Amino acid sequence: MTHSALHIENLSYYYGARCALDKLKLDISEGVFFGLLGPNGAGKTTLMSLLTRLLKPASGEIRVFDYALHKQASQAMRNIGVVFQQSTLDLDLSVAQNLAYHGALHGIAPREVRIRIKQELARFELSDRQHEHVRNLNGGHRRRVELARALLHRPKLLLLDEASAGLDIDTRASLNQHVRTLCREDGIAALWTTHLIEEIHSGDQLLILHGGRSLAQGQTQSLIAQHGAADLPALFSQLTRPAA
Ligand SMILES: Nc1ncnc2c1ncn2[C@@H]1O[C@H](COP(=O)(O)OP(=O)(O)OP(=O)(O)O)[C@@H](O)[C@H]1O
Repeated sequence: MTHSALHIENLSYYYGARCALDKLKLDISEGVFFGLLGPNGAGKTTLMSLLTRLLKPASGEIRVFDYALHKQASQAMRNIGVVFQQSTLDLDLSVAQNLAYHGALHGIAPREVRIRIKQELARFELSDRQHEHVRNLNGGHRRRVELARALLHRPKLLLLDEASAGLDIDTRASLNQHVRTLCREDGIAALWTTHLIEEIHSGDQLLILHGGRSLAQGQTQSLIAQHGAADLPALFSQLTRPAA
């Protein structure tokens, strides 16, 4: 039986009078790579802020592995790993120190932290960089360190807010592939937000967000067929085109 990793029901948020998210619904099961595609201003970062409790919903419900995010915060948050849009690594600390700091914040014993750092860095082919200052790493490697850090407390739901922003095309594809492997091999559910159509594959679960509203949701290939579009770029422009 597959479990629900993330359940969102009628989630709304306003900045003053401006509606940034309008009654959003979304479901992600464990092991699923879920793409959230939206142009600038669609509401992606607002959603991430609500999911990480930086913002409080105006209305609606968020459940993480069936824990209510706002009523059972510590149980829910324990299951979440986050890679924010902007890097939050300390450039003057080594790779291992950045990870160790995260482990300590989560209350993991130092010995166990050392074991997990070794495992995560091996997984992301960064073992030989662990003592280097993050400042010396290129953009792709820094993002991999952030991914390794997000996984250190063994979350089962990974939230990635435009995690590939600023990377070149090959590095972006490789990061995207790393996350897909985590879903497939470790049963992790991932919410991957992006404005880049090429990061979504035809078999992915997809939500197209525009102006705070869900315009379409389902398996990418089925959505393309349902709307009679030639491909995802055509579907996206069909749905987001301003009314004449
Ligand atoms: N602090 C704020 N105050 C007022 N309006 C805001 C604030 N933050 C975001 N907004 C507005 O809310 C809407 C959603 O913004 P949000 O940043 O969530 O979109 P996004 O999809 O993440 O965009 P981007 O890809 O540019 O980061 C936009 O219209 C934006 O202008």
